[in-house]
Amino acid sequence: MAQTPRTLPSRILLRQPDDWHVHLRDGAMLEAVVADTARQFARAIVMPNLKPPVTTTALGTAYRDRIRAATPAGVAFEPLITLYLTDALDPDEVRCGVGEGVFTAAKLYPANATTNSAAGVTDVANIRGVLAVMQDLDMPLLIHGEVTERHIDIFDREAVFIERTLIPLVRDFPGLRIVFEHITTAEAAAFVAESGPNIAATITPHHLLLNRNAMFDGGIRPHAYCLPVVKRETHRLALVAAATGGSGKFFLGTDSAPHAVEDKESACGCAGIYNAAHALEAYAQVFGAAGALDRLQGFASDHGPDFYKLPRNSRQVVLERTPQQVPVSIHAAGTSIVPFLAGTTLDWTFAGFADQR
Ligand SMILES: NC(=O)N[C@@H](CC(=O)O)C(=O)O
Ligand SMILES: [Zn+2]
Ligand SMILES: [Zn+2]
Repeated sequence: MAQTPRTLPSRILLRQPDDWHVHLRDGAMLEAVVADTARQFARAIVMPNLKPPVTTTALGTAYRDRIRAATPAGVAFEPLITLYLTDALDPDEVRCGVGEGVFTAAKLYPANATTNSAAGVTDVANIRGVLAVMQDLDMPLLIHGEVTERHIDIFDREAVFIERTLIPLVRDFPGLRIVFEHITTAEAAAFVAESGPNIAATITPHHLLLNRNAMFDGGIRPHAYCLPVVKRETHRLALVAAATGGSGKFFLGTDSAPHAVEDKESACGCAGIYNAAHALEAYAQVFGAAGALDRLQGFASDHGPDFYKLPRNSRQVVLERTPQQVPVSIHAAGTSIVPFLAGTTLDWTFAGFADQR
């Protein structure tokens, strides 16, 4: 049953969460956005779709150093680096990068599925050697799960990917740990729920809060456009049920993906939604509306580290039920970013660490 606003607590304490899917970019954009993620999250799985992509241990090490250098002094934040898979990747690169402690996971982008994925994998058959090594090393595979054929309806590309690619992949590599990233459909939620314990999924705040009407609300709304594209309301409800249902297979991954305003508000606008500045508050909004605030910690802070076989964080953060308005725009990298839920009011405000109050 839905909780009425009156029964919501005035503050909640939560084990500090991690973000298991984020784009921090590079250069001036990295400098502008990393503080937003580092403020709320102890660790983050950082996506490798840079230009050029993170395809070697040396590139991964250098990127990790740049993220650390851009993180505000005194903020404890650990970027977890991921390897960008390509058709040509040498399995030894995986062994080396994991051996040196650089890569936490590897990312499969079907070629041309999304932003900066042109160098991605054209056919899973091309990376079977790499997947076998990952399975041996118990290294998680992170997947942008959409087929790329242009004749397949964009709203169906995730569900078709499950049938055509994911089911055979899971069958061929039964021991491989897989995170189905940023799931958007009832089919994906059901697939993960019904799979073995080595299959999990991240869910974004925007896929929990928006349905596809948001992209066409009185006109075309580029800031509600991301990939996989938001789906119809029945799918949103299935995602809310998965996130708030208490299963350890579903956990927080914001997919915060900053793009300069001029790249979004364009005749061919980029895919990606920037939610890092208010991510935890946005998730709290969802869990509050579902009467499931008692399950927010599992989703945000426990299930992710358990799946990745990393320790849970020990510090606690505080969310206060104080309304806050999301800015209409954030200055960044000599331009601006329009954040998720720009100009709207959230019920919750992130209020820092419990031990600093
Ligand atoms: N989600 C998005 O719409 N965009 C991401 C890429 C991705 O996660 O697919 C980006 O890098 O901008
Ligand atoms: Zn993606
Ligand atoms: Zn992403």
